[in-house]
Amino acid sequence: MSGNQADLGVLGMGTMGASLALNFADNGGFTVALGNRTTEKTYGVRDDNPELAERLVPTDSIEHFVSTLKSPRVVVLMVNAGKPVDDQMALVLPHLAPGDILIDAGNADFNDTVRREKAVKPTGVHFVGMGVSGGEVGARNGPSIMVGGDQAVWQRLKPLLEPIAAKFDGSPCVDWLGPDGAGHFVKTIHNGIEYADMQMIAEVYGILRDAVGLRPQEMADIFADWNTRDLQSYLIEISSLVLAERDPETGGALVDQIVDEAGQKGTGRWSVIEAQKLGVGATTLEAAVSARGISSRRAERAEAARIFGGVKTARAEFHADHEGLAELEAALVAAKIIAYAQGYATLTEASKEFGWNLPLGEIARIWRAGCIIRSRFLDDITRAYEAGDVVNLLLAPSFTSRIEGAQEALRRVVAKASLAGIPVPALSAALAYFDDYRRARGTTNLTQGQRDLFGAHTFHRLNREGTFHHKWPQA
Ligand SMILES: NC(=O)C1=CN([C@@H]2O[C@H](COP(=O)(O)OP(=O)(O)OC[C@H]3O[C@@H](n4cnc5c(N)ncnc54)[C@H](OP(=O)(O)O)[C@@H]3O)[C@@H](O)[C@H]2O)C=CC1
Ligand SMILES: O=C(CO)[C@H](O)[C@H](O)COP(=O)(O)O
Repeated sequence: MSGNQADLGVLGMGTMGASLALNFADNGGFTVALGNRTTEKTYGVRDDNPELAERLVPTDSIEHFVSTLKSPRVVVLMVNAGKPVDDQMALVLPHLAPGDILIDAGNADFNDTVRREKAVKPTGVHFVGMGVSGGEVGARNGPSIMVGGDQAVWQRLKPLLEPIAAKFDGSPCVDWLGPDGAGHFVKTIHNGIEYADMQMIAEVYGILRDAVGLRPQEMADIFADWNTRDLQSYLIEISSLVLAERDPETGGALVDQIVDEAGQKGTGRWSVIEAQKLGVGATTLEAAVSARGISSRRAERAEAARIFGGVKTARAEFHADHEGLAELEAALVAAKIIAYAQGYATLTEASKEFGWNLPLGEIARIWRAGCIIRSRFLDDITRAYEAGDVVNLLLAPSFTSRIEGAQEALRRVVAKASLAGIPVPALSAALAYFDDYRRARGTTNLTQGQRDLFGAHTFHRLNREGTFHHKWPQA
């Protein structure tokens, strides 16, 4: 191709970048320049997709990449978070001009996004932090896209992004959510919820495996059944698929051959850090991140199991009959509501703290298709926000009745798991949060007394206004 003909360029031809570039070419009908640190990959992406070859422009240097782009240019970065983004920005920015748009479409710590936008502003190039969810298949066929940055730039990006986004009831799952780092912040919380959801599903799997003794295929069937009701979601669906998969090497269930050490690339941790900074108790997200950390200490866990013993199956009172499964299903529904309430509470606080005015109902709508946490349940969240102000999802009328109906099951499941020594950190974090949240008279009056005793930190009284310090007896 001669120069300046590509509608946009994607820099980063890994799993997500290549898929997104193909999506732009296929569903958007755009001509897409392909760039990558390892430049030969760009030709591979074109050669592996002959049906789209006319609209794919492989390039072998940054200069070549930029020279193929129509002006004003649009460059989509899709590389690993952190230094790779800064490195690629440093390479490409000197070749861009005022009015061009540079998008970081990978996962990013929103603090980095805010810093990068500020740093780029004086050049006249528009920097946009944009969260993309849906994994490889979503990026290729239709992801959910969370856009931040300047709202005026969004108007320019809309015609590029709407055709490639997932569609729910015909409307694209992409929107501008707020300025500077808002898009990446929302994606980070999406991932925090994803972690909690996955962990809670894994905990129920642990109960069915270790306390009930079910085989993977039996559990796959249970998850498939749950996927027809309140729990209908992509994560429940893929749990069933993973459990049903056979291992070509051993002929057994593949899941039984997978090492129980979870990886993590940072988004879950960022979500928890931000929730803590904002004073939100996102305890199910925290439990999920911690559980991945503990899972990676496999040798230590084996030693602890040798010393302390494992699951006390004799004390496990779980059953896979109709009643037992209904109880687990209801417990998972209750815990899921609480996890989403925590994620949404974090979004609500961030919106106030950073003055973003996040469209909370709209966020649930654009998560409805394309993304990893897509589920029927998100419709209820959208409706709750459409119905009026929501202080916390647990207080929204449509959710209070659901949690009322399901909390008893969560309580029984957590109690029985605890007695049997089956770890359910996210389920129990959900229950503890619920119980703490619904208790009008808490216990931090004692904490405040302690703080005032040792540090003169003062306290408030129930019976009159003001700030008080007491002369406590010293220990
Ligand atoms: N995989 C997923 O399900 C999802 C991933 N994401 C996010 O998308 C981004 C890309 O992820 P993914 O495609 O999965 O990752 P991959 O590992 O498949 O690809 C990584 C890409 O980053 C490039 N890269 C890595 N380090 C550097 C560096 N130092 N300098 C320049 N380029 C570098 C690689 O280039 P090279 O080929 O030369 O190594 C490659 O193009 C990440 O931010 C990820 O968190 C977001 C949603 C879903
Ligand atoms: O953003 C994603 C999904 O929404 C990515 O798949 C991300 O890598 C998931 O996080 P982790 O690798 O930490 O499990």
